[in-house]
Amino acid sequence: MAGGGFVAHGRRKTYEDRVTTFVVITCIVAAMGGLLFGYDVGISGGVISMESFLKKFFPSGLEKQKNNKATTHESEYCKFDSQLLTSFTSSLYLAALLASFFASDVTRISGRKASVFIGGIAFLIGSNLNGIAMNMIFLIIGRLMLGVGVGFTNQSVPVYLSTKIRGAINIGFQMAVTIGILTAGLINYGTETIEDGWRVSLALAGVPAIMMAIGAVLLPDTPNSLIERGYTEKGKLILQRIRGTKDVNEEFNDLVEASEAAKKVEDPWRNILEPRPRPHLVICTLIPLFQRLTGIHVITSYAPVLFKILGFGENASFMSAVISGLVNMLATIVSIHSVDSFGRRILFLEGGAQMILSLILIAVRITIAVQLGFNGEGSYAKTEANFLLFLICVYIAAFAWSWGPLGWWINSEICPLDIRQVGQAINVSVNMLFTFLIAQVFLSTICHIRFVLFLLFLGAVITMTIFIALFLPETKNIPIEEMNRVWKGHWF
Ligand SMILES: OC[C@H]1O[C@](O)(CO)[C@@H](O)[C@@H]1O
Repeated sequence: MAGGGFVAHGRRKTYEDRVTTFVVITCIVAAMGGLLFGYDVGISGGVISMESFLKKFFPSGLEKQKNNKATTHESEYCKFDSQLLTSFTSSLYLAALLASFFASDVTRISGRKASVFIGGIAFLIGSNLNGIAMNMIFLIIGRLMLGVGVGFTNQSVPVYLSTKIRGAINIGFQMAVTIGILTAGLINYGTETIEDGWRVSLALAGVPAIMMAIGAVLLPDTPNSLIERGYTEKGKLILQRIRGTKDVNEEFNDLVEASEAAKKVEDPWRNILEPRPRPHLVICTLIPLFQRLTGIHVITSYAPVLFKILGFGENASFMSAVISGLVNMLATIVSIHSVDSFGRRILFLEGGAQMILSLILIAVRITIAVQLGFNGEGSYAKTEANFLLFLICVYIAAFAWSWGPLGWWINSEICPLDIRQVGQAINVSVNMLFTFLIAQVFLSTICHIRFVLFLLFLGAVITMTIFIALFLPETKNIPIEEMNRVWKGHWF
């Protein structure tokens, strides 16, 4: 999530850089962080809709589902309504939020390497606890540990790459997240038919976790982190090894300068509350809030559950989660290729318009589908199901090339150095807090207000698209040091 780790350093210069072994290992470790996050996002919805899982942890719910095949519309919407099931999903984000506060201190004092290692180990413990879980307490503690992993790795994945490809790398993080979500969908599809397949789904997250922990041991600490902690000579040495050349003076001097500038920032929290950076504060708070209010997370993290609620059959629900996961990943590639040519605003505005249209149609189709399929007797019309899935994919694609990746790093692009870290901390915290809240209330909300939930998301997307049109300046091709000029020319 690019909290800190992927934040651009500020200068658009071209340093000498080669793809060294360090860079490759760094990319792998960074990718593992995103992959694990995405995997944990995508795995829970499938797991909680597996029969063997429900039999063990939520037998009354399973009973309700079986008995209610031929009852009212409401029972369809409510068949997964359980605070326990939602806690299993949402607890991760609460832990991630809390852990990220400690993680920034650990990174500051002991370096990024330590944070990545702690993150990898937390992921490993979490996936093991989940895989062997005997009761819900095990499961929730396991998810909390995974959240600790997310909190630590997301703010500390190191960057050894020069600014010229940093934009693509920023989106690369979200790319890894979507690969993780897709992988989870595929694994759930495979394990759904196996007895206790949920254990396999949950435990498999241990594989990338081990790779991440080993990667953290193999990696040196980042030059920025070393320099910031006073190990200046060592920082230079590492920079030379990373870049594969002795000729790093310019970049090294810039890093030292940036670290000194950062130290001079006495109280970044006070700085951001002053009137001058008010637009930044507004944007850093509202962008992650709006990103959550798109409703994307209920689709990606509850996909098979949602498809079942909408009346899809067992197999079709898991398959639909795979299809929507694939669309999510492919559309993120579109973003990588278009963000620097079309610009940020165009992506935000087009993505917003496409989400608005698809949400209107989704709400309409669901009401029609309810009449067709939820009366308990008729089966869900196949063409209706396919069209609904198509609309959901259109919505996911729109998010994936706009708000998905941009929501994580546009803040660091618009914020000057003295408030960049605080801005990013606000971004990550708001994001995690609202991901937690939405994941926690989703199943009971859809039970009570049904398809109207999608109309709420629609209202939010309309508001945020207007917000972007009015408040966000275009920052494409603007060197970070000239960002103030952009703001001076902007009415806000
Ligand atoms: O791809 C969508 C997914 O990506 C995230 O925004 C994380 O970056 C998740 O919250 C969401 O479920």
